[in-house]
Amino acid sequence: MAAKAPMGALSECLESCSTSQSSACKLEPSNSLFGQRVSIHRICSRRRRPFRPQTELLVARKVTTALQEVDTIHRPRYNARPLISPAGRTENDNEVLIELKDVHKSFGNKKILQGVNIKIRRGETVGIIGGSGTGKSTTLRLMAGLLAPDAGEVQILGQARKGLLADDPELAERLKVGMVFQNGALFDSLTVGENVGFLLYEHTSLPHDRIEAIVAESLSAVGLSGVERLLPSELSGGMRKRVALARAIVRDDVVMYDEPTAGLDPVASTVVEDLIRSMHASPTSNGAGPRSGITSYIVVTHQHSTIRRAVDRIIFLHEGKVVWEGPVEEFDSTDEPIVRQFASGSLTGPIKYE
Ligand SMILES: Nc1ncnc2c1ncn2[C@@H]1O[C@H](COP(=O)(O)OP(=O)(O)OP(=O)(O)O)[C@@H](O)[C@H]1O
Repeated sequence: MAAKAPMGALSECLESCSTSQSSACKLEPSNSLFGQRVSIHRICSRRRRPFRPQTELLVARKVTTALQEVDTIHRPRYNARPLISPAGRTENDNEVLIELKDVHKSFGNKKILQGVNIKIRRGETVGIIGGSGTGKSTTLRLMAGLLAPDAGEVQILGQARKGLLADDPELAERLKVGMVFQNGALFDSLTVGENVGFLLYEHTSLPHDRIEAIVAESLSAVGLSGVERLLPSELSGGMRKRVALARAIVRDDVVMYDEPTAGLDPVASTVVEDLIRSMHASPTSNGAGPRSGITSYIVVTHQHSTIRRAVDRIIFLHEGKVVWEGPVEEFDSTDEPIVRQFASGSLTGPIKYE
């Protein structure tokens, strides 16, 4: 991990970025906070509009969330070889894309994951469910490479990842994994169009009109044509989530959704669930996604509608382990007591709440 730059350097960077758009930033580019700061400055410069130093990226919590998302991202997938052939068949149907092997993870004295084994295959749509605090988001972050396991192994395309995704750029390049956070993690100082095209502005030399066309295509795919110039603060919660989806489809192969429908009303939830489904280029759907880019996705959710509408396979976590996994259709018929209690919402059973 890059060492954090001292706070004095931050003020200096902000000063230089806000007073002169052409000034070169002296900060360590490997430092993600400053890297991000400079990135936004650069995007504003490229877009020839004023950079606003009061950006909410300065709010620490938001910076962390936003950077976690961006840290999973290295290069856009444009011009990359599509994973799904036009005929809808992959070269390696059933290939394991991500595997957790006997993964353990603790925070302080708290043991969260205690020997988790999960395989995500090409083409799969998987839901991770379980009680509150059982480690679902932690599992997602381990798979996305935002966390490293204490013990056990995370394999990407059969190869052990070294630590975080950012520590293993070669693997990150082979399989592009992105994350859509519950709050969308949008940059409030950038327009919707700049948010969606963030990685293309930042990591490619694609001409502006090409990026704008890609952004328009992605926004149209999530039913949000024409909102490019709005700021995220001008959107509803459901629209913000859809913008986050539009950003994910710009370049990722595998997308992790952390509670994508939390806080949405039932109709807005259905819209997002169906969008998640429609973004997926499943091997049998004849490459149905808008770009046929997202080959697999994983959703952490508490919502029954999301489980039933957006995924095909469920993994149930309880007390740090996978206690049940199977197709959605078997969720209602399994006699696994933990799943039964969860599905019925009963207070009696193996799941205990403090
Ligand atoms: N970075 C962290 N530092 C310390 N504790 C953490 C950290 N991340 C998660 N935890 C703790 O680990 C436990 C599991 O968290 P996690 O968010 O993975 O659970 P979850 O199953 O997704 O929960 P929920 O359904 O409530 O969102 C929680 O007790 C949480 O407080």
